[in-house]
Amino acid sequence: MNIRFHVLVAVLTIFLGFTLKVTPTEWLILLLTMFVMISLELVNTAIERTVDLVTDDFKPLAKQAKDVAAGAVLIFSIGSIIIGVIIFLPKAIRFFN
Ligand SMILES: Nc1ncnc2c1ncn2[C@@H]1O[C@H](COP(=O)(O)OP(=O)(O)OP(=O)(O)O)[C@@H](O)[C@H]1O
Repeated sequence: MNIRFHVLVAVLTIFLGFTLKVTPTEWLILLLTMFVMISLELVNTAIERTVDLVTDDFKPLAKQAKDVAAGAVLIFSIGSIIIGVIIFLPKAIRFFN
């Protein structure tokens, strides 16, 4: 996943937020989630670049550093999806009924 994908998801989330009229508290949760997600992706990219700068060889520690950083992004992505479903699903069901 790259940063462009996360920015696209953030733009879609904002569009959905206006369409489904989320509350101010829900906006705060969504904004925090989007900003943390993008920040985490940037930190992941920084770790990848740093590892690549340090070594071109296959090293178990290099693999661990990249995999753990990618794991952090994955875990927060799963959390973000759960938050999105909790906020948007009931509103979407009401919207289409
Ligand atoms: N120097 C290395 N030594 C050992 N394993 C590595 C090394 N570099 C990468 N790997 C392994 O290969 C995987 C892919 O590495 P890569 O640098 O392509 O990361 P990526 O997440 O695909 O990066 P990008 O987001 O730039 O496409 C890593 O998650 C890691 O498991």
